[in-house]
Amino acid sequence: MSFLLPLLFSNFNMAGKIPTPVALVLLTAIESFGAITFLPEYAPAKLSVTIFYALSFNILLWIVYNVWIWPFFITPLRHLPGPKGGYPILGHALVPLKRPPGVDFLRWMAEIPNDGILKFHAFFNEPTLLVTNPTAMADMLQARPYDFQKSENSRDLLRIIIGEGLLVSEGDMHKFQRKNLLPMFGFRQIKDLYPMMNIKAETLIESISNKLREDLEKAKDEEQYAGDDTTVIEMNGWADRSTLDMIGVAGLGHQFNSLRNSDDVIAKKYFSILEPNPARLPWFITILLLGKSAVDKLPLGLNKTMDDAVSSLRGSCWQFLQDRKAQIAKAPEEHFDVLAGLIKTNNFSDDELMDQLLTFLAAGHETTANTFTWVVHVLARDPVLQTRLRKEIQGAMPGGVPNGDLATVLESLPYLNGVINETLRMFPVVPLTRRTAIRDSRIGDLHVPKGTPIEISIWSIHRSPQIWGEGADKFVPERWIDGEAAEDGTKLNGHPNNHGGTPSVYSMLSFLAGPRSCIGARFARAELRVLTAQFLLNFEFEPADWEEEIIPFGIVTIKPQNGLHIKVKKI
Ligand code: HEM
Repeated sequence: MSFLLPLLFSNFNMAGKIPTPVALVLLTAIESFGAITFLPEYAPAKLSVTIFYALSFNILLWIVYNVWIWPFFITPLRHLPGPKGGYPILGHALVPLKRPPGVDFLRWMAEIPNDGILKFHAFFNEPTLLVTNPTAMADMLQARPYDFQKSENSRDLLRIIIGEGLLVSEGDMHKFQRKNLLPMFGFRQIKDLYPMMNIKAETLIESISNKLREDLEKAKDEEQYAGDDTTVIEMNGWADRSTLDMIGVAGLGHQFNSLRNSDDVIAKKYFSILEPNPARLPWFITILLLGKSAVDKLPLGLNKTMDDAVSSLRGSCWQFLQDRKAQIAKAPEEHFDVLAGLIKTNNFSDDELMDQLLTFLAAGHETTANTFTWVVHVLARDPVLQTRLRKEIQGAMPGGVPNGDLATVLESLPYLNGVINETLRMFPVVPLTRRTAIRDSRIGDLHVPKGTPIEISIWSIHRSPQIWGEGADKFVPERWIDGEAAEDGTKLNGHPNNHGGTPSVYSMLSFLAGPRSCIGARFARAELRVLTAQFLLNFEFEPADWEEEIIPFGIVTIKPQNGLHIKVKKI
């Protein structure tokens, strides 16, 4: 029988055409028939026992072939350089989960000579690619973006809440959605949103100032006043509420008013689904591993609980959508938010509009909130930089009033843009994303077989000395400023640049690149400028505990593991 094995095993590999169960049954049938016909004296008396032995043997062979033979000796990717070692069955599968994210990838990139692609073994030793240089990245993200898609299981997970929105859709559906959405995120549209963002940033300042005043009064009442007019706040929570309010108004035309502690129904239902909960995490992970349809078949009470929660959220969104449509029909010229723009195209059904609405909510607030939190973290620990940036902003906004149009003023400030870009580089809140080749394709000259998983470690690319030079691990806002440096290295009179001193835009991937890049990048940058400017104009701040180690943590987006506690003082 052994001559049959290569024939069938060529289809057993992960990019095979015949489904594995079909191939296994076929092989078992042929072997059982062969044993009974040609070797009756050796075959067990009962046919069922023969089939059982043959099937067990084939399954074992299938495992050995897929886990040890194919990944190491047969895959066309076997000659690529990669790390040695790894666990027997897990390979290096746990590396992407390490914190800070991408430390091992960064080490491999530095230590293993490569031409832009490394290979490592993931779960069951599955050969997985790691893209390590901007040229290979451009090829994959810009030249052939639709050959490399998010995996079906990760899309299943996202689909639970955001349906077939822009983040999940692929191929022609993605092209259609993106084409319709892009005009709403244009240069002009974002410029017009600055004043609204500024109002929300002022609400943030007012809310923190109120808390500061209350804390000081309470301390005085309790005779615990330290005399320094400071209080400690947890920054990430405040940042989260601010960006939720901003995306609410600008994205959905909806006042969440979370900074003013309103109990908004949509926000409440949305957050209750994502609430960290010991029972839900394994559920989400199982979907990631097996896919939603497989998990739906398991007898789990959580399947129904989650379905009900999502239906309830979508019910509230549907009602909200009907109200918005009625308002827009009455006075179309009065509504400028992204959702209104989409409604006015008449190209989307109610379900599709709800998918996009929930996509903005999911993709558009925690990412910016976490980035702003990292900005505050960096500035809290560098008082000199904090003072320099504050002076720059005070110069451009004396008494809090901009010297001209707010967008133009903030976009031209070298240190403001330098600090934000450098934070996006050193703390990319989406540190890792994955793709799978959905057809035979290539990256550069490398043939990439269908089914190959690919890791894009944004964190490692951003900290690679091969790409960013020797000071890659240092926070240097000046790399984002063109112009002569003074003796102390500062570039106070320079101009912002968007390349950070590297020759390729694919070196900076905080928002990814190409047709699948973040559609909200310009929107997020505007929010970050406004929030940072207002925060610096109104508060001096430092870490609540200088000794505390701040660890980046999170599954999809990263933020400080235990929150960011800072001591603030009103200016
Ligand atoms: C600092 C803030 C932000 C960061 C770092 C960020 C980062 C990213 C990244 C890395 C991706 C690609 C994900 C992948 O394909 O694996 C992405 C996609 C996306 N982002 Fe953002 N994002 C931010 C803010 C926003 C905002 C404010 C919005 C909405 C207004 C938004 C909406 C989206 C959408 C809809 C996509 C999917 C785009 C597509 O596939 O065509 N993001 N973002």
